[in-house]
Amino acid sequence: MTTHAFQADVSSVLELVVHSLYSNRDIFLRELISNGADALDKLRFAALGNDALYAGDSDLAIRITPKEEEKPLVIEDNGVGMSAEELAKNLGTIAHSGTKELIERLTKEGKSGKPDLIGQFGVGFYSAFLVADRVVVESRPAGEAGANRWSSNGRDGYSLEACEKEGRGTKITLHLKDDAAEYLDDYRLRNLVKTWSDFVAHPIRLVTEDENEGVKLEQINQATALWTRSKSDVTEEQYKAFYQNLTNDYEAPLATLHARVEGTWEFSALLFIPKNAPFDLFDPNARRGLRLFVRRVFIMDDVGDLLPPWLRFVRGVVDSDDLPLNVSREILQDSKAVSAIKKQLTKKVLDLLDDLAATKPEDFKSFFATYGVVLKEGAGTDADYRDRIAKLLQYATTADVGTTSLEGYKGRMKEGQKSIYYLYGADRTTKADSPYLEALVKRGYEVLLMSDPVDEWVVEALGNFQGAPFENAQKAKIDEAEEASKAAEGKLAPLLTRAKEVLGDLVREVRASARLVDSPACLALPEHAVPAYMEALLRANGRPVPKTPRILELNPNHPLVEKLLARGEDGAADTASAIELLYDAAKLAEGSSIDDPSAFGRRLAETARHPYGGFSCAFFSRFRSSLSRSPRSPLAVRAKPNPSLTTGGPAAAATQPSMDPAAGTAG
Ligand SMILES: Nc1ncnc2c1ncn2[C@@H]1O[C@H](COP(=O)(O)OP(=O)(O)OP(=O)(O)O)[C@@H](O)[C@H]1O
Repeated sequence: MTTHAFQADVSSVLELVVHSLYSNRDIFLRELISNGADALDKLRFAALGNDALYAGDSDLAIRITPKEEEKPLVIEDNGVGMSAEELAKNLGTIAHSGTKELIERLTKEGKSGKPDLIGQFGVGFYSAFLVADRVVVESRPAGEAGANRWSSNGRDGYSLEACEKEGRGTKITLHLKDDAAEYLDDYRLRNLVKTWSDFVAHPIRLVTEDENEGVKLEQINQATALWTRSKSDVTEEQYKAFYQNLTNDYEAPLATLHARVEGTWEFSALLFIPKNAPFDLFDPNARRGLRLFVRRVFIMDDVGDLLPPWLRFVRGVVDSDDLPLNVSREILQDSKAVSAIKKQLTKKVLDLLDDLAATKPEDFKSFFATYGVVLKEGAGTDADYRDRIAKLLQYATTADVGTTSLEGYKGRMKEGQKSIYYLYGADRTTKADSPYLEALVKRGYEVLLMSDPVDEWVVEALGNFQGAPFENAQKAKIDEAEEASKAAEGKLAPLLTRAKEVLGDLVREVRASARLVDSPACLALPEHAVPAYMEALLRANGRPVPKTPRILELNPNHPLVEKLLARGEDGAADTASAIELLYDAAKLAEGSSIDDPSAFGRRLAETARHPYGGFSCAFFSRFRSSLSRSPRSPLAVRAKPNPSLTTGGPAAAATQPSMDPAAGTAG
């Protein structure tokens, strides 16, 4: 006999599993049954090419034997079994990457964290220690004569030794804790199997012994794959139990899709959208995909070819009638049947999402908060489904409707409004009354308020929605306003020239504004400026961000601008100082930082004392409020965020770099 320490991660997982994570210890049974069923599936698959593996025993089943006298509960299967190496590897280490980080997080968050997350690591087997203080696993691989015994108390590592075992497969003996004797009760076991494992496609037999009748074997599950049943024969509870078995999720799924497709390519599918995103949603190396069966025979897990990458959060089972049983991952990639299934499934999942949006708006909202950023990825990359995905996108908006779909926006467009306006920026409070919105809002135009790092990229990919082009409010030109600004250009000419002289290369141009109503100045993006998402990408990758000098726009009708104009050549130094202040205020309103906060502070103090009385009223108060809103304000007075303007999900926030569209670029 050899003794071994657990890999460090295993000890931590065991500690967590036993002491804090699973509040419902019943789940140990479904975990062990599910492992047994997987082992039977694997054997059936292996035997397709090597019938001898059955060795005369093709009655694949799981047996549960409660032994009331000595208290162990035995769960055994005649599946593939494990060699000594496999026992050590499978039950002594944790293969999934990221486990360490998760454990640290869960340890910190404790029970209030996400107990469901632990299931994502395939620690199912360790749940045996919820009810047992010693677990013995005897296993004999199919096709081999020797067997091995693994034994552990879940604390001090495990021992491994050769042993005798009749027949192939794995026998797990749970020496139950004193307070877990309930799991020896027939009635309790029957109930648990009915609840959690009724649909396991292999028979689960309860072994009981009676003085009169001797040993009795009784099948206690239906043993027909759930997806092969008709929808009307499956209850919500059964779908939930199936889903939880499949994913180890702690919660019910957010939405379920059960379909049978007939025609050239025939298949059944039972798919789920989990309520919570997996921890590795944005990890390109994560295991993901659906479980593939061919005519009820399990073929493989994590098949990524059955759905596009932007639906990678969907979990479930696909059972094809057309694929060959010996299909490999390589064959799958080029298979016509697989691309036909993928097309159908994608359409069906999108139908499901349309339906969710129409019939359960609250659920859809929560779906979008969790997975919206992944869908947007699809809108940006998958031209085949771009239009359908676009219909599902949700954005914060200036209209008083909370969030909106693009269809909703389009329905509210004013007569004569040609474009869908949007404003991209990280600070929502800046956006709500941003100078960029003034002219648009004055005309009654709604503006989408975007804040996900991918938003602008998606808008560029979409180009338009049902014929209406997207237009960035920071660049937007509004026809009549353009005319008005041309007229104002002549009037303002001396001040525009002066401002350009004062600001030099900090700005590309100074012009009369067509968009401003209440604000004296703003910075506009030149037509071909580097989009904010590109800047964010460069910044996230540590690459230099090209500087894009903005266009300073002055409001010809603002009293301050009029006063500056009226001063002409007089007080040139004061005019220069006022222009610099206007420029800094415009930068803050844009959400950028200002280059020299102390010079700014000095100028502000001087200006407040200055005979330009206009500063003390409208301009000054506007100025103060832009300072308080700007995260980069030297005064750093933060306004309360407006929750109704929130877009993007926790996933987006957790995985994307925070983005300031203009930081480091203006001037
Ligand atoms: N009864 C069994 N027969 C054969 N192999 C088994 C059996 N039980 C467990 N294993 C092996 O041990 C591994 C670890 O099992 P465990 O339940 O901890 O995680 P998992 O089944 O891989 O993941 P998940 O629980 O998420 O499905 C399995 O992947 C399997 O290879």
